[in-house]
Amino acid sequence: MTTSPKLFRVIGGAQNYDWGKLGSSSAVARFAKLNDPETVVIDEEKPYAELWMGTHPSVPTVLPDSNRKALRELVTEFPEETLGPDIIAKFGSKEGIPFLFKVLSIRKVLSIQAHPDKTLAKQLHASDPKHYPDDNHKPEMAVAITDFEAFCGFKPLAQIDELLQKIPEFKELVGADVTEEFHSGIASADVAGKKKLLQKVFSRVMNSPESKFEPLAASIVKKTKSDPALFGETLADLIQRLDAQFPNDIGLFCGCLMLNHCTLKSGEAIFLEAKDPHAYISGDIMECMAASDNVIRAGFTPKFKDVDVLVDCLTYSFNPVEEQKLKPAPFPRGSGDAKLNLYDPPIDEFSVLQTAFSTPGSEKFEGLEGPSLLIVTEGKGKIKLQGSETALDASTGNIFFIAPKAPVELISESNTPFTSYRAYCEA
Ligand SMILES: NNC(=O)[C@@H](O)[C@H](O)[C@H](O)COP(=O)(O)O
Ligand SMILES: [Zn+2]
Repeated sequence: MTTSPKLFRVIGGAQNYDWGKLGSSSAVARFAKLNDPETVVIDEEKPYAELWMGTHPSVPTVLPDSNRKALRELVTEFPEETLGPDIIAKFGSKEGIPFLFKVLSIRKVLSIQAHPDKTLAKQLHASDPKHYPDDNHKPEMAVAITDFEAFCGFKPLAQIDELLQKIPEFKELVGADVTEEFHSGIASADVAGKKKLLQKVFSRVMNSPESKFEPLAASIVKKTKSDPALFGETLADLIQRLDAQFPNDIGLFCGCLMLNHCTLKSGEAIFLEAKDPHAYISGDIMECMAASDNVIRAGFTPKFKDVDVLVDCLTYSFNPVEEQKLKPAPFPRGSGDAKLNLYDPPIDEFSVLQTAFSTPGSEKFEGLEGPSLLIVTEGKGKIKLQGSETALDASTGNIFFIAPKAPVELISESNTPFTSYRAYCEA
């Protein structure tokens, strides 16, 4: 290859984490099979959790050519054409696309987790490369494809205080001393003081031994059945559902009793800064993040838990759920017949554009100032470089790389929905 084409199909890679939906019930499995029918065989017993699209070395995205060349290799070979000089200058790298784009299909709750900022990521990668595979931060955004549930950020402190006051098992785990200090302190302390008090409560929970929290968790689960009103119906149901997945787990305390439980309808989004505690619970989403796989876990998981690092690093901000949501915005650089929703968080590495057709027609986009990866999640249509004769089939599961400054056109040829998501990065 003497240069890199401006628009071409790629094949993403799947991760079979235990929490993924099983077999063809997983959008990840369906998309992977549709995009690579010759090689992908769906195992109906297997969980298909994540479909990765990007140049992160842990799960290569490849070209559908004979030797399945990695997209990372092509980018490294032709950085000017695939990333563009501005992106190379801005991120100081000629080796990879600054974002990682994923489809997640969630059957069971993911780990209670947070992701490091750049400083912490460098330290963790240097000291523990096995658990922290790169040195990058990992702010992320989730856009709901189906109804979606997640824990995101700490509950407002008055809500945590109320639960501490009325659930004796929670109070016992935290200790009467810290419970009292939290109760009397949150009214008057300044924000820094409030965060310190929240960290004390969280630290007591996270550092409690299994021998202490397991019986208390079991007692709480029983109480959600004997006295659901004490928790409220939604919380009582959530505790029972997650206990069924991870019996008597510490996540029942640090997740259910301390983190915001947010539900998103299709098209709604949340954005998580580095060091914000979260855990996705159910549904199918598009997820975009800075190109990293650094996850600091502490509950609802069989994977490596780094409790001390998590307790130390969190932001301890405490905002209501509504403030965690990211509203879609119009996208002025497209014109035509589709509905455009731009999800644009305050992060340099990525934005995500949803293009939704419900009638025949076309949508023309100006070239963007950086690389894009686009996946079709519903229906079928065509994609082409504006002015070109050849239009490529764009069906559910198909993934495309779009080079910087390449003006593309999406074409819908029917009245059935044709939806795609395009992650991109601009200097
Ligand atoms: N919030 N979502 C993410 O960060 C995903 O991109 C990660 O890949 C998931 O956290 C992986 O979850 P587990 O570590 O298997 O529990
Ligand atoms: Zn995460």
